[in-house]
Amino acid sequence: MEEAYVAIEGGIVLTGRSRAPGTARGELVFTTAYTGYEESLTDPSYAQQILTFSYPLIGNYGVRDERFESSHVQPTAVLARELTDDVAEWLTEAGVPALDRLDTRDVVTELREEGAMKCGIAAGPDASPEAAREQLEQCKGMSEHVDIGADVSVTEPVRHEGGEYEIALIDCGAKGSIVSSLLDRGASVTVLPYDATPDDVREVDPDLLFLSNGPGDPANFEAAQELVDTFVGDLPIAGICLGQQVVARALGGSTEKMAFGHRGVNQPVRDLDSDRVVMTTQNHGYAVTEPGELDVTQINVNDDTPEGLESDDLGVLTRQYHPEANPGPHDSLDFFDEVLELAGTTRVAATAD
Ligand SMILES: NC(=O)CC[C@H](N)C(=O)O
Repeated sequence: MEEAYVAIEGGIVLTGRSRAPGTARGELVFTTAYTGYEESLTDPSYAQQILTFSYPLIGNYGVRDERFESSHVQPTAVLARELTDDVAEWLTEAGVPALDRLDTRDVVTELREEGAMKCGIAAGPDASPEAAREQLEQCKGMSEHVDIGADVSVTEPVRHEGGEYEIALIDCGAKGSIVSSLLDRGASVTVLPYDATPDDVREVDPDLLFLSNGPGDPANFEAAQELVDTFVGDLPIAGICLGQQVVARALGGSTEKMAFGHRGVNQPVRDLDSDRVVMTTQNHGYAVTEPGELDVTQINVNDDTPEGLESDDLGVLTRQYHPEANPGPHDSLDFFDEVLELAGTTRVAATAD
């Protein structure tokens, strides 16, 4: 058995079995999801992070690219109790180091107690504890990745022809199923780079501006914040996860890093108006602390953090969780119907002029 090593901030070095060789570093995070490993491993929100699966067996229904959320594996490395050969081969081909035979419950307990931690990995024939420690020493904090958007965004506009409503989606690391959820409901979507300018948006002439999910600290997405600042009141605005954080910051709100974040597919969210609770899929390490000009309309049942922000006057609608699911329950897909309704208000206003 080829050994592999995980060096974690604070001095711990764990030993496991190498399932895909290489060295890597990143912020150590986890997911408690028991399915959806293909979707999680291709979600750009995990860029610069090492993903630990707390469910013990990962890969038991193979690897199919129709379930991918982007073109490639996004975390820098993968930890599990047991990875199937299918997943190990996929990660080896992708050049993403992976190891298993770890007590991932211990890892997750440690993360919950200590908060998000930096981590270094060494796996495969040349692996050593020193190599893992060296990676750890070079690991930056999440907020120090100031241009992380450039690693995950399109560089040119990409148009998806669909129905009559036109949506400009700012790609801060968008999951593919956000685009398909909008197309399915009769929108055309133009995906724009994370650093798009107001003129780039005007060229699309959209009915709605949509800020996507994405990796890292929302404070590092200044261009996207400026778009919200420029168009608020003139265009309806929607956002998911990092998108909610960026919108809140642009409208006088604030965000901060959480201890270990919300990480799983069974996060309960209460809608304050209907008092209905839905189960949601989440993976974020920052949260909105002050909503600025927006109203908090949904909260996390576990810790009361804002899960939904809205303003009828400004035409703004955002969610901290992932309504597009993938992986995760489909309880909140109706968010996209509301987004399309909001896009429709632009047409009504234009006809009235
Ligand atoms: N899924 C996401 O969009 C994550 C948002 C942000 N990077 C966070 O960790 O809070």
